[in-house]
Formats: sequence, structure tokens, C-alpha cells
Amino acid sequence: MLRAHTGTAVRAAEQPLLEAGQGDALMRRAAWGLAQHVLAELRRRGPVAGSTVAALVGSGNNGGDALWALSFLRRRGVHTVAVPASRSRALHDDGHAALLAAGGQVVDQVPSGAAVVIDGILGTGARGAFELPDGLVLPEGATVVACDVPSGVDADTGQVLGEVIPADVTVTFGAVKAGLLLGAGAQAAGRVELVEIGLGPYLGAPDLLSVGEPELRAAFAPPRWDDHKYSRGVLGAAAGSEQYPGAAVLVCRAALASGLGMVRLAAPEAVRQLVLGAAPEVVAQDQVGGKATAWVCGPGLGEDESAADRLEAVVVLAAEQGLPVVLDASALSLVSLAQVRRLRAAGAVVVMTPHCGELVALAQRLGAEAGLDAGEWESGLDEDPVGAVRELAETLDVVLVAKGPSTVIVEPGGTVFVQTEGGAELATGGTGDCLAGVIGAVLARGAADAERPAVGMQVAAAVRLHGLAGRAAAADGPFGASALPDQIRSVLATAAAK
Ligand SMILES: NC(=O)C1=CN([C@@H]2O[C@H](COP(=O)(O)OP(=O)(O)OC[C@H]3O[C@@H](n4cnc5c(N)ncnc54)[C@H](OP(=O)(O)O)[C@@H]3O)[C@@H](O)[C@H]2O)[C@@H](O)CC1
Ligand SMILES: Nc1ncnc2c1ncn2[C@@H]1O[C@H](COP(=O)(O)OP(=O)(O)O)[C@@H](O)[C@H]1O
Repeated sequence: MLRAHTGTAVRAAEQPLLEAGQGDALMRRAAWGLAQHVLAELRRRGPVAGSTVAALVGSGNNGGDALWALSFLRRRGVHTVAVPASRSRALHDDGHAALLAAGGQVVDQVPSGAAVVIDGILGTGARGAFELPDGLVLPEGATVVACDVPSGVDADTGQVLGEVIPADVTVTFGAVKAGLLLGAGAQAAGRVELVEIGLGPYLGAPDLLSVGEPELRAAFAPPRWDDHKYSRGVLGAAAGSEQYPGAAVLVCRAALASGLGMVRLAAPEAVRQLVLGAAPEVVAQDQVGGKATAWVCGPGLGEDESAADRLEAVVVLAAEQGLPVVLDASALSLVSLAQVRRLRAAGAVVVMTPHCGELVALAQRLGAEAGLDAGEWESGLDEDPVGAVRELAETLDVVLVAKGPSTVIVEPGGTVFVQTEGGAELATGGTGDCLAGVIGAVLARGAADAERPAVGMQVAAAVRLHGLAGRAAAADGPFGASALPDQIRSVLATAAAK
């Protein structure tokens, strides 16, 4: 599990150490770790001695880290140059002295032969929009290593307000910064490497978590020897309509690929026929009902009266039995606040899976009805997307899965998860239907398991599985959503073999 803290939280954790005169020691630890990662990049490319590393150096401590790292690299026979990159061209005094003492140089331009360029312009001290230094040209093919945070990325929110220096690798100090996992920040950060500098005892609870392989394995464990189909979980699905029959196929196939005891589908005749052709193991019926351990409602449901009736039937059943419900797609536009409250009053877990447009619509409709100032909420969405998702989740008292390049999962009063496995290849119709099936499956499985992980963690594991399946599918070229279920099975097979 990856734990991330905002830049603000990391700066607060550093404070007692700075007051105790430990600032230089912290900086040298950070710089040493940065130098080790740069050496690893150089080794990957060829001989270390004789290669050139350039650093773009800002005037603050981020620049100090980069200068000290250059001084360490110089001692390994690397040609090291610092390029002042702030308006004032000021350099951190001790770092500058260390570089010169080691035989490094200060120059005006990044040499065209540089194998690695360290971005040490701005770190957690960045405020507002960033502008690239005038005339900056990075050598083609050079590996860009960001020091702590790519310049231009807000370490708290991942927001990029102005320009940015995208990195291949970000070497971050003390704690992974939340901004490296969110939105444009995650995109700019590339691979993230953490260097411990001894902040552990001073850091509070993480601001964000991201589940990894152990959590995926726990949430999607293979069946036990004595399992039977009901103990493995049964997912009920109210999905598909004459207009959108395929969505029901995707939900059912993705759920089955995630490993559970049974999928039960409530849908009109034409949808049932299509689904049974693709997955004859589905138990297809025309009404919502029967034994299930969780329900998913919405993909391809449409928005007419019969869709509303099917949603109401799911709400009544889930409220009676206290079952978890995933509301996706059409169900997000149809569900009323009264229905959500009925489910919550009955102790049913409610998971909503909006993409960005649906998230805003939810805030404007149900959020506003529940007392949220939707206009103010929307104006804060770009600046602090995690805060906004958390506020809406708490207002509605539901688990929100805000889908996108960084999918944010918030359980009211609980931890915030963010998963970034999925790539833009997932931006193709029907992948959200598959995700609804995977989340439904994990909840159906979890509901039947006495030792289940917390709901947020299960849902985050489902989002990871879906994202990894997308990556795997993309490796074979462009794909449509119906390619995902087979890849879900492969990802689970690989996870189980580890
Ligand atoms: N504290 C510690 O002991 C440790 C800290 N560590 C390291 O320090 C980093 C934080 O260092 P920091 O606090 O000096 O801030 P930093 O990111 O270098 O930027 C400050 C400078 O940038 C400027 N500036 C701001 N915004 C700007 C903009 N948009 N566009 C242009 N300029 C802008 C601002 O100028 P100002 O406008 O305020 O005059 C100021 O000069 C942290 O990320 C980590 O790498 C590690 O070594 C571990 C120990
Ligand atoms: N640019 C992107 N990068 C990564 N994942 C994306 C991107 N765009 C969309 N996705 C993912 O694809 C899925 C799309 O869901 P959704 O919009 O509901 O699709 P549909 O309604 O067509 O099934 C979500 O899991 C979302 O996180």
C-alpha cells in the first residue's frame, strides 16, 4: 500500500527537525538518495564515469538538493553542471559551494550531451503558476529526473496551473507527495521513487492511500476449498435495456471474470437473450429479485419509466436485506436523495461511480438537495479535487468513485484512495460498465466474507484490477471494452501466481 502526504503535511513534519538544526542533514540525505537514483538511470544508459548530468536549479532548497546531488555525482566521475533557472539566478549557498568544491561547474545552458537532466527548480515551496526558464531546451533523449516534485506541479493537489517540466522519474523525499498521484501531477511525475529522510515519526496519518498487489490479492483471493457458489458471492445486476443491451453483457462478463459464485441479471427479454448468448452461466430473469449478496444498477438501464422501476426494485430489495449497491451510469441520474437515504438508513453500503460530468451533475442535483452549495463546490473542484469528492461523499453519505486518469475513492469518514493504473486507452465506451461489474463483484464477494477488508479498500482494489486490465489490453493494440474481461482474468491469474 502506498501512503501519500500533501506537500503541506511534509513541510509541517520537517518543521521540528529544522528547528532542531537538522535542515542540512535532511538536505544531504535527500540529495544522496537523488544521486543514487540518477546513478541508476546513468547505469541503465551506459558507463557512468564520463557521462554528463545537468541540473536546472532554483533559488530555494529544492535547488539546494540538486546542487548537493551534483556534488555527489561529480565524485563518481560524472561531468556535472548546474544551470541557474530562477529569475534572480540565485543558488543555495552551501549547495553551490559543495558543487564547486567537488569540481562541478555553473553554466548558462543545458549541454546537448547531457544524459540526465535533474529538475531542481521548484519543490514543495512552489506557489502559483510556473513559467519555464526563457530559452530552455532539453537534449533529445535525456532522462528527466524531478527533484521531489516536477516544477509546475502543486505538491498538495497535483494541479498544474502554468507550465510544467514532465519527468521520466520523480525522486521524492520523506513521503510520496499527494500531488504526484493526482491528475496532471501524476501524469507529469512519471515513475515515483521515495527516498526516506527520517520524517516517519513526525508525519501524521497519510492524506491518500493507493492499494497495490497485496490488497488486490486479498480482495480477489481464489476460492477456499470448501466454498460453494453462494459463499463466493452472488451479484445481482439491473442493467441493459432494449436501447443499450450491450452494457449488461459487459457488466456480467466483467463480474464473472472477477471471480464470484453467480451473476443474476434482471433485464428485458432482448437483453437477456444477448447476455445468455455471451455468458450462458448468467441467471437471467425479468424482475429484480432472488438471492444476491450485492446489486449493481445502472449500466445501459436507460432513463424511462421502466428503468426507474427497476432502480426502485433494487433499492427496496437492498434496503430490506441491507445489501451493498453500486449505482452507475443511468442510475446516477435517476436515483433520488430519498432512495439513497432509505438505503443508508437500512445500513446498506451505497457506492456511486460517476465520471467527471456525472460527478458535477450529482453535486448539482442530489448534493444541492442535501444542503451542499453546488456552485461553490464546483468552483473548488479543479483546485482541490480530493477535497471536493470528499465533501460530496460526506454530504450524500455514500462511497464515491470519481473516475478519471486518477480515480479517487472516498468512503465517508474514511480514508481516501487514489488509483492511477489505468491509461487513456480506457477512454472508450463501455469500460465504465466493466468497472461497475468488477466493483459489484468485489462487494458481492466481500459481503459473503466475514474477514472482508474495509469497503474503500475493496473498491480501490477493484479500480486497480480494472486499470491493470486496461494496461494489459492496450499492450496488444487498441481495444474495445469487451476485451477487458479476459484481461481481468489474466491480471488475477498473475496476481495469484506471485
Ligand atoms: N526544508 C528542508 O529542510 C528540506 C527541504 N527539502 C527540499 O526543499 C524543497 C522545498 O524548498 P523551499 O521551501 O525552499 O521551496 P522550493 O520548492 O525550493 O521553492 C522556493 C523558491 O521558489 C520560488 N517560487 C515559488 N513559486 C514559484 C513560481 N510559481 N515560479 C517561480 N518561482 C517560484 C520562491 O521564490 P519567492 O517567490 O518566494 O521569492 C522560492 O525562491 C523540497 O521540495 C525539497 O526538495 C529537502 O532537502 C529535505 C529537507
Ligand atoms: N484519460 C483516461 N485515463 C485513464 N483512465 C480513463 C481515462 N478516461 C477514462 N478512463 C477510465 O475509463 C472508464 C470510463 O468510464 P465511463 O466514462 O463510465 O465509461 P462508459 O460509460 O462508456 O462505460 C473509467 O474507469 C475511467 O477511469
